[in-house]
This record gives sequence, C-alpha cells and structure tokens, in this order.
Amino acid sequence: MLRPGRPLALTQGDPAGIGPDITISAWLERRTLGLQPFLFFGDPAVLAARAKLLRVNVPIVETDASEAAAHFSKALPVFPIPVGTVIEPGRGHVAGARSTISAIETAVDFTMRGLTGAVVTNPIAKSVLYEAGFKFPGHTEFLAHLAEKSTGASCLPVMMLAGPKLRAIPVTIHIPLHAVPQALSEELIVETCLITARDLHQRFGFISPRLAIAGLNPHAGEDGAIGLEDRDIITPAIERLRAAGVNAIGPLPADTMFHDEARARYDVAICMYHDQALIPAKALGFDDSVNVTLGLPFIRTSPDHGTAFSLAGKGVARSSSLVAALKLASELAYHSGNRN
Ligand SMILES: NC(=O)C1=CN([C@@H]2O[C@H](COP(=O)(O)OP(=O)(O)OC[C@H]3O[C@@H](n4cnc5c(N)ncnc54)[C@H](O)[C@@H]3O)[C@@H](O)[C@H]2O)C=CC1
Ligand SMILES: NCC(=O)COP(=O)(O)O
Repeated sequence: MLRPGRPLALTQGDPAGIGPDITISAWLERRTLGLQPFLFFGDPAVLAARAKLLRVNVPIVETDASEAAAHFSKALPVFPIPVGTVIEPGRGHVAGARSTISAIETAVDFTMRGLTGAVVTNPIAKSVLYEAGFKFPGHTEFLAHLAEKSTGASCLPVMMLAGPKLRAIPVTIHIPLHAVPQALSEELIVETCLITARDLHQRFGFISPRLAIAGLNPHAGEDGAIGLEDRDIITPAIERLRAAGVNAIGPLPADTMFHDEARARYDVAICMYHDQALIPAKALGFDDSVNVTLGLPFIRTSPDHGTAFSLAGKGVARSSSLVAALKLASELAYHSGNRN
C-alpha cells in the first residue's frame, strides 16, 4: 500500500562513531542525490555538536514521522532519543548504550506500524553494547528478535552485503571461526538459501536468482581429502535446494568464485562464514556496498562499514555507503509497495 509522506527511519548508531557525521553529510547532499526524506532516531544534541565540530550549518527539527517529510528540505528531522551523557567523538561511552538500543527499537516499532517505510541503521560499536549487557551479536540478530516479538513468528535473519559487483551472504554470521563447522548444518544452509531466493525474487525483482554456494574447506574439500563438510553437509543441501526448484550451484572452491568471470555466472554468493563473504564484498566495493537483512518482515539496510571511531568529527568519513543504503531502502520499499 502506498502511503504519502512516509520517511525512512535512520538510527543514530553509536553516538561517538561516524554515524552523525555521515548522516549530516547525506542530509547536506539530499537534493543532488535525490534522497527520499529520512527521520533520524537519536539525540538532536549529538547531531548539533557534530555539525559544529564539522563547521557546517545544519538546522535540526524535532518532529515525528507524520511531519518529517515536510521538514526534510529545510531541516534535518529528528525523533529525539536523548543519549543522557556528553559524547566525546571517537570514544565509546557505555552510558550511551541504552539510547543506541532504544533508537533501533523505536525505528523498528515505527516501521512495523507503517509510520516509516524502512529501517536504515548507522553503525554500532558492538563491544560498547556488549559491555552494557546487550545480548545480541549485532543488529542482524537483534532485528530478528524484535521481529519475532512483534509478529510472534520465528525469524531467521540473513545478512547480505550487496554492491554493484557482488552480492554475498554469510550462512553463519557473528561466531568465532572455530565454531563454524559445528554451526553449519544442511538445514541452516537450505533455510538461508530459501530465504535468499525468495527475497531476491520478491524484493529485488530477480525472476529466478542464481545462487553460487561456496565450499567450507580449501578446494571445496577435494572430494573429502581436505575436510568432510563440503561433501557431507553442503552437497546434500544443494541437492535439496535444486529439488525445491532453486537455481543453485556448488559447492564451489571459494578461492576461485570471486574473480570477474566467475561472478558473471551468479547473482549471489552463499558463503559459509562471515569473512568468506565480507572480505570479497568489501574488497570489491567498500565505498558503495550495503548491508541488507533478508528474512525480516520489514526492510533494513545499513552502510557496510563500522563506527570508524578515529574519523568521528574529523570531516573525512565518506557517506557513500550510507547514501547507497538509503537509496536501496527506498527502492526496496517502493518494490514492496511500501513507500511514499
Ligand atoms: N553495521 C554495524 O553496526 C557494524 C558495526 N561494526 C562495528 O564497528 C566497530 C569498528 O569496526 P572496524 O572493524 O574497525 O571497521 P570500520 O568499518 O569501522 O573501519 C575499518 C576501516 O575503514 C575506515 N572507514 C570505515 N568507514 C569509513 C568511511 N565511511 N569513510 C572512510 N573510511 C572509513 C576506518 O577508518 C578503518 O580504517 C566495531 O565495534 C564493529 O563491531 C562493524 C561493521 C558493521
Ligand atoms: N561485519 C558486518 C557487521 O558486523 C554488521 O553487523 P550488523 O550489526 O548489521 O548485524
């Protein structure tokens, strides 16, 4: 359903990171970039202090979702969520963690209620949130928890890094490398690929998305001589996916599936662990890739990078990945019939 004037919900992320910097920069470029209006969920005082540090003039208006789009051309609209402590850019503040989490919860709540069209998250410092008792490895898992709370249905979130040259998905996400073989199962691979195929079809418009599935071990296990997971877990999962009509190939040796010619053969690479997916994604498109969560009942995108504490307040953080995340969120919401 199309609803006039619905803004994107943009969360503050860590107030001491580059989230405020790149938000200000995106807002300043809103006209040239043709950005859909967004509503910032965070502390107006943090934004104002960062604008002062960056020596830019940014009018800020405290407002809500219904008025944000009307303000957007003249002021940066903020739904206020006070941090409750003075923020020194570049230094993690555990005292601010509650407000960082609250901004995410509120943005999701607004989007689930149809007040905002999609959630776009600025980066969080995971270690700061862990120190404050946050029980989720990252946004991805927390957003799935919020979705489950809201709908009552279980939710497997799928992380996808999407850039002009590569889409890549890690089947296991934020777990130690030594825990990966134990965590991998035929079921998890099949579920992840089914969600991927469905969302690439329904949200991204692919008729029959081509999935290239990586092996876990060197040379995809070399017929079991260099590890058994490729033969005993990944191959049966691919057979089940093909039987279910999914266009899937693999297991492919991971070292030879990311060069130009290989990438032309698929629409998305399904990888077995975090770095297997994120190293090629960031090597091929650090400045313009977007982190998208598939499998949620709402749209969520994010820049592909982290808090970059050492750049906060310096005027050197590039906003290109956030801009790509805002644009992709608009497109996906539009395709879902879910935008202004
Ligand atoms: N979606 C999220 O919330 C994410 C959060 N993180 C968190 O961010 C924190 C820092 O992580 P790192 O591994 O250091 O990654 P990072 O992405 O913050 O920084 C890596 C390198 O890229 C540079 N960089 C990052 N973004 C940039 C930008 N927009 N413009 C110019 N240069 C940029 C940084 O200065 C640094 O040299 C960690 O706490 C991590 O958990 C990391 C990735 C995603
Ligand atoms: N390395 C990607 C990353 O950490 C993003 O995680 P999330 O916070 O989007 O779950």
